[in-house]
Amino acid sequence: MENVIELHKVNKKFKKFEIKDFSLNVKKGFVTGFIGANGAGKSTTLKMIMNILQPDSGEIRIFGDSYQKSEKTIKDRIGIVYDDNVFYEQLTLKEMRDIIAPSYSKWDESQFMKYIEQFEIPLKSKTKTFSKGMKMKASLAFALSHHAELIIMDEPTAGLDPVFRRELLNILNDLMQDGDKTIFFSSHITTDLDRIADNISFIHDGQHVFSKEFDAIEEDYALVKGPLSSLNQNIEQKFLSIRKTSSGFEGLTNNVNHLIVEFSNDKVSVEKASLEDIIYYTKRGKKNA
Ligand SMILES: Nc1ncnc2c1ncn2[C@@H]1O[C@H](COP(=O)(O)OP(=O)(O)OP(=O)(O)O)[C@@H](O)[C@H]1O
Repeated sequence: MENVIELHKVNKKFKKFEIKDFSLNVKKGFVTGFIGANGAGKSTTLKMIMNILQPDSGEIRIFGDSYQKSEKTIKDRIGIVYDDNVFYEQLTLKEMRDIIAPSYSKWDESQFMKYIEQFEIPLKSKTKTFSKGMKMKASLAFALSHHAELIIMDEPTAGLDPVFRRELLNILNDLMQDGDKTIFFSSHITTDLDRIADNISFIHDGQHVFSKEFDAIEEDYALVKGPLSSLNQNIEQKFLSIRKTSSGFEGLTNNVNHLIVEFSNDKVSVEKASLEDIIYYTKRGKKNA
């Protein structure tokens, strides 16, 4: 299987945070969602994939190539949707288009105009007058108008109303129909990922936790619930995180088949863990109750 994005043992250290030995492969032809709690390192990782930030060590290959060798040709093939403000505030969208379009070898003006009309964003107003959602739509119009093979998005659905979020997911779905495109995007809105992602990569505290096919997550991860009387120290150790209340416990495991045989009574229930459960309990860790 061809990988469009490959990170190998990537490290990036800030004063109070670091990405540690981060390795990741993003497969061609699929939608991969990138999840993690606030501050887990999603934007930092995406910035390195986009070459906005450079790693301290490790290797990043995009389309099998490196930015050091082929920055221009790689960027020509990527559509970037970024949550920070990427527009010069004093310029109109039309003026931004005049700057951005010539940098892409396959710029498609009619496609761009189609999105501008569909997204109902004004071409002749200064971008400083745009709302967060309008900026996101404009950023999306640029990303989708130069026949990019790889679309990378940092929180594309944040700040969008439910109507446009749904519309965006439909656009991305349509885009995937030709089979050659790859989408890698971070999101907090896990229901959006339910709708569109084939694969999920999970980052926690700067470290890669897993990359799995969406459907395979539930083979390993589960929420186990039951009375406190079912627990002992040995069993508790085997949970990634466990929350106890007076009425019972609820815990996350990433090895459900192994864990469940530890329980000798039938008062324990096993439920599918949602992406939100996985992010929540992984962040929570081993702290008590
Ligand atoms: N340029 C920087 N200098 C110092 N620290 C930084 C810098 N950029 C990010 N950080 C820190 O790195 C950590 C990870 O930030 P990052 O934006 O990558 O997380 P995230 O997973 O995208 O979070 P969110 O979901 O809140 O956007 C944070 O603690 C942040 O303060």
